[in-house]
Amino acid sequence: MMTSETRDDPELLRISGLRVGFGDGPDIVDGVDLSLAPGKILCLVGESGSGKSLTALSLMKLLPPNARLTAKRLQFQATDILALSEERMAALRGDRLAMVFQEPMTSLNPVMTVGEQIVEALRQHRTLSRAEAREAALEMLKRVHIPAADQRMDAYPHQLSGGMRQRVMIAIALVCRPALLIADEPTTALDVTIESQILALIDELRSELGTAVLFITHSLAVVAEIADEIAVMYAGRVVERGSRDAIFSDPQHPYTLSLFAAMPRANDFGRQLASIDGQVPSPGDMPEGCRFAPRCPFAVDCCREAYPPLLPAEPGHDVACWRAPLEEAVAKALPA
Ligand SMILES: Nc1ncnc2c1ncn2[C@@H]1O[C@H](COP(=O)(O)OP(=O)(O)OP(=O)(O)O)[C@@H](O)[C@H]1O
Repeated sequence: MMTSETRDDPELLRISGLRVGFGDGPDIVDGVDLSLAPGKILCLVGESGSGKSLTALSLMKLLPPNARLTAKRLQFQATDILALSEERMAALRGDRLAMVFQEPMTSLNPVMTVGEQIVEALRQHRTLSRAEAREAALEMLKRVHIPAADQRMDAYPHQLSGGMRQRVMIAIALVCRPALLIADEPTTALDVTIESQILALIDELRSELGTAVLFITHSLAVVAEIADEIAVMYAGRVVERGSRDAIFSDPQHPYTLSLFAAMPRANDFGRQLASIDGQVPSPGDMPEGCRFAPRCPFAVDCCREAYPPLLPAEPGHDVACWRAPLEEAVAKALPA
């Protein structure tokens, strides 16, 4: 039953207090809060091991069997994902909620033609004749700009390039017109030109079909091309979030600044943070206060004592840093 809260909620996706751990180990995703409006692209960015994929897999309820998933809220449209049975979840996956992964070869069936695989994805959720489904599959293959799509319907995955396989995966994911596409590093295995084409395709399909996208990446260069909204993750938590413009024009968290330093056109703050010493702390050995404090050139005593909550630095731009805004701290740290 819809509550007034869900009926009036303009958000497509609302995650709060998401935690994921394994067995009786520590929480690796440790209290993530995110939201996404219909038709928007939210980029989840952070380095390897920060918990991005586990966040995405939680939404699909595709975590490994020994995983422990809890949340205050895990809501997609009017649906409470946490409360869904596996049967209802299976009906949702590939229909209203779809996902593409980094390496299409592991997701595609090597002994089925790409056309059959799109047809199968469609017929799992829609009652259509074979001929109708084949026609819709062909239309989808054209939509993702596969050249000579009618011939490629009968091709096997190994006969296609990496970029074409990723286009096929996107066709499979979008054939039922999901409200949300989760894309987990879908372009990481591709070269830069093909990556750009796939990003443009995702953006185009989002406009045409109105699909929102949760896009996972470790690259701010990718984020720059595609994001409406950005959430930066570090060691299992969101440390900064806001619109792309807010974060690109005024990044506040030192970890975000260090990510900018890795970009070709780093800003001045970024250059100062280009090589941050140390490692991401491991889940069983998290520091007491801010998780970035041991690597942060701006850390002060309170950073080592208590974890800073995500607070608005300006409307719609939240930062988990005791020292934000950082201009003063950065100015002090810069050589005279
Ligand atoms: N099945 C598992 N059992 C135990 N720990 C796991 C398991 N799967 C993932 N982890 C732990 O969770 C951490 C975070 O994983 P996750 O894949 O979400 O990170 P990520 O930010 O997506 O990084 P990447 O870009 O490498 O995928 C991993 O570094 C690993 O320590």
